[in-house]
Amino acid sequence: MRIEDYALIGDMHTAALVGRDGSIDWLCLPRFDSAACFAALLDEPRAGRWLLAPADGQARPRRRYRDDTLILETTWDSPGGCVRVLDFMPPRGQAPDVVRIVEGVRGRVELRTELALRFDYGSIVPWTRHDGGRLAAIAGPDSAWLDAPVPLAEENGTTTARFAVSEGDRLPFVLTWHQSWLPRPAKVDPFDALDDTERLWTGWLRACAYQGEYAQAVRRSLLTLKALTYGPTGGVVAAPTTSLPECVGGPRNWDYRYSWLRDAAFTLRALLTSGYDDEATAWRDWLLRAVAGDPADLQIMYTVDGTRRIPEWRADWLRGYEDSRPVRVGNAASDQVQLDVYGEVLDCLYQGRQAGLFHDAAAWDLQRDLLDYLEGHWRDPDHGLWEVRGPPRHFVHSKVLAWVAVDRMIRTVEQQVHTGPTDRWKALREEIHREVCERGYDPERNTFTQFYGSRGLDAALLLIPRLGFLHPSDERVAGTVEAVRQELARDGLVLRHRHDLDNLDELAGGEGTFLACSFWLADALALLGRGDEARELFERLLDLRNDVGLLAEEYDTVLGRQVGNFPQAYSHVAVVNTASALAAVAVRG
Ligand SMILES: OC[C@H]1O[C@H](O[C@H]2O[C@H](CO)[C@@H](O)[C@H](O)[C@H]2O)[C@H](O)[C@@H](O)[C@@H]1O
Repeated sequence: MRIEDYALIGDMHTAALVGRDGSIDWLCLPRFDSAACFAALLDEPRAGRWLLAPADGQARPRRRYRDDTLILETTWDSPGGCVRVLDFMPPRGQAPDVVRIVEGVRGRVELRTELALRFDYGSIVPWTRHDGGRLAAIAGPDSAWLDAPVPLAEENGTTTARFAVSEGDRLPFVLTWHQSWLPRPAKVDPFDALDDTERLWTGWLRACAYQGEYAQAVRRSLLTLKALTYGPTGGVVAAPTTSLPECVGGPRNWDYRYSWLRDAAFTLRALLTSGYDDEATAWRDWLLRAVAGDPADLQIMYTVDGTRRIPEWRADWLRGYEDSRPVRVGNAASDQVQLDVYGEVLDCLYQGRQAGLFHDAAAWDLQRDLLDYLEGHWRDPDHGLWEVRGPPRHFVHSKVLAWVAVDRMIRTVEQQVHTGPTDRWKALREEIHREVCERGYDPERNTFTQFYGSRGLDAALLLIPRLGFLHPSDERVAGTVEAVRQELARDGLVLRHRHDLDNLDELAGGEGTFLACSFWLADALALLGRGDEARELFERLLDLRNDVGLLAEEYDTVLGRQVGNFPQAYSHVAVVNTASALAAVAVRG
């Protein structure tokens, strides 16, 4: 199955990927970063999955989400008739549930289901038995309960059934996870759950303030971002998967089921501009809890509940997505120094204030502490926003974001919202600007560079005009945009950087074009007054979305496939932001 053959369902605690073949191949329970009980995505069906599809395997599916929801409808036409399966995760009650409702649309269709629960990332085959009319699968701390409307059989640790549906039939299957030592979970009414799920998503999207062009794409991206938000805390995961490869067959496979300050700040800005103040406030509260304490201990990522320790290890029993090894769990980048996060966080909080939120004094004190720390450390080398696994460098983007951090604090004081030593901060802002323009800019090539003295470029430099570091009319901006296009574009889309220059890291192989960076090129073109080119690129990027509007992190222009973790918040944030930028260009004329 290609990565773009999957669709997402979720309950804002966790999420599952459903393949075009009707197989749920990825699901971590009970939380985004818990162990997977379906890990076929990263191996074979033996690593756990739940198939529910026409038995003949020949029918071709059509898929869509029901209106503005995360209820997936997959419809199969076969010679004998037509059948539809609704897949969704209802709002979390006592326990997580996956509901699959089979609807006979026309004629008579035979279906089969195969449920292979494999706890702990495919490594544990549970003890399965029938208990009170339900199937119970138990191993260690995990139990899963299946309510099925048809007789079930057991074959080598897999629960199977074959059955037929006729027009008008509605057969619901409900899988519920529970901690194994608790009394068995209450049964869920699948049809009430369907109504609740529909109400949840449509109600949420009703508050969307975005009115511009490309509204359908924006709405689907906002829904995806909401689905990547952990409801109880407001933490946002970068993606619900681990180890979908940046290059098929390669080693650049990372675990994204955590909350990066940077990615979450991007997400929150998109939600804020779309009118979602509650989500912004919830994330702000998550942020304050997560970063509380000594600013020197600030991490670049946390778990969705704010836990700091995210040790990285390899699940070597999994063969990896299309043999892309290793499969990593946890993320060693959590220990890296990435100075841009100070700017991301302070800019995000500034945008919140502009929207009339986040005015309390305690949070301002914390921001001043963060800036004090940055004042003493912005000259340090770091690993940069791309989390390069090599020696620290003076990444230009990190320094630009240090400038952003100081700038947003000065603006806040100038707007008389809070107080602070603006004379000192203005001198600091000036000093950072001067150093970046002297050491991070190559006058011969008329471009900013990836790090001081580097030969390579960095697509993140496309953000310079949008961040306000230089005016779009500055010739260094146009020069950098042109250089990025010359050196990093592949078939019109943009790589983050080139691994083959400057020995950035020691990992083998390259990666696909980075979708967020490609959207940033469209943003930069729009700011440079090249609206037609920006629009053309944006529409091309929208065409890369799969049949249900989802984007991974990257796109391999040679294979013509999405690559990297899926769906990726960065990419969906970019859909929202670039649509808004183009709408602004249209308004300005
Ligand atoms: O390319 C190497 C790094 O890739 C991952 O980082 C990327 O994903 C992060 C989450 O979306 C994002 O914040 C970062 O900007 C991206 O470069 C991975 O998490 C790293 O461990 C890895 O070194």
